[in-house]
Amino acid sequence: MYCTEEPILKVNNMVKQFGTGCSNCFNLEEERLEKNYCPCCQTVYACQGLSLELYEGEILGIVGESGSGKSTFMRCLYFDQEVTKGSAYIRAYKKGQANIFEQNSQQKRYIRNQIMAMVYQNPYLGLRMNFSSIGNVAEKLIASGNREVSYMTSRASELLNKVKIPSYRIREAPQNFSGGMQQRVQIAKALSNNPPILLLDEVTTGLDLSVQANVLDLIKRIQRELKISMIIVSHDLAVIRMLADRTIVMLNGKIIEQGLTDQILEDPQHPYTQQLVHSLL
Ligand SMILES: Nc1ncnc2c1ncn2[C@@H]1O[C@H](COP(=O)(O)OP(=O)(O)OP(=O)(O)O)[C@@H](O)[C@H]1O
Repeated sequence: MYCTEEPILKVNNMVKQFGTGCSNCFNLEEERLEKNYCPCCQTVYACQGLSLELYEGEILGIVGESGSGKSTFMRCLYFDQEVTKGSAYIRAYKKGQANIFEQNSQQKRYIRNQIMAMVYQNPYLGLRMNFSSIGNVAEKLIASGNREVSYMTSRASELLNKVKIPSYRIREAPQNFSGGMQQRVQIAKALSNNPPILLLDEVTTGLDLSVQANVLDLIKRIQRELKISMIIVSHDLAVIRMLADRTIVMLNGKIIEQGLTDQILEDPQHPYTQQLVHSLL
C-alpha cells in the first residue's frame, strides 16, 4: 500500500543545529557523527539531514533515546522551531508544490490550524489550562474562521465526547483534570479542524501504565475511525510497537534504521536497534 501511493508528507534533508558552528565542525565530521555536537564549538546538530515520507492513513513511529533529535524534528515540522536547512511538502497544502518551511507566518498559521495538529508531551504547551475544555477546542475552531457559536459548541462537545471526557465536565478547565484527561483534551483540540496529519510527541510519557494504555487505545481508535495519518514520537519501543505501521529509529540526530514495525522488531539490523528490541523482551 505505502510504496505505490504518493506520500501525503515528504521531508527532505532536514537539518537543525543549535549554535553557529565553527570551521572545525566539518573537519571533525567523523568524530561529530559519533555524537551530535561539535567538540570544538559545542554546536549541537540535533537533526542531521532527516528525510522521510508519511503515507495516507498510516501511523509512522519515530523511536530513539533521549537526545536523539525526535522532538526537535517534530517541533521544526510544526514550526515551533525554525529549521536550519531542508524542505517539506504536504499534499493537502498547495498540492504539495510549496516548501512549507519557506512560507510566511500567516501561511504557517494556516498549516498549523488546518493541515497539521500537534499533541505535546507537556499539556501546558497544547492547552490553556485555565480555559474550559470546551473553550480550548472552540479556540482552534475560531482560529480557522468559525464564528457560529452553536456549531462550535456542538463540534467541541462531540470531540470531547469522542475522547471520553464526561459531558458534565466539559466546562471544567484542564487544570482540574488528571494527566490522562489533559492528553485527551489535547487530542480533541487537535482534531477540531479535521487535519489530515496529526503529530504526537511523547504523549504518554509520564502517565501511569493503565492511563497510558487508555490514551494509546484512544489514538488507535481515532486513527481507525478517521483514517488520519500520524507521526508518533516516543523513546519507548513498546508504545511504537503498539501503534506504528512503520518505524524509524533515530540516534544522534540521524535515521539509522527504518522499515515496517514488525520487520524492525523481528529482524533489527543496527546494533542500537538490536539493543532496543532486546530491552523489550
Ligand atoms: N534549544 C536548544 N538549545 C541547544 N540544544 C538543544 C536545544 N533543544 C534541543 N537541544 C539538543 O538537541 C538534541 C536533540 O534534542 P531533542 O529534545 O530533540 O531529543 P529527543 O530525542 O526528543 O529527546 P527527549 O525525549 O529527551 O527530548 C539534544 O542533544 C539536545 O540537548
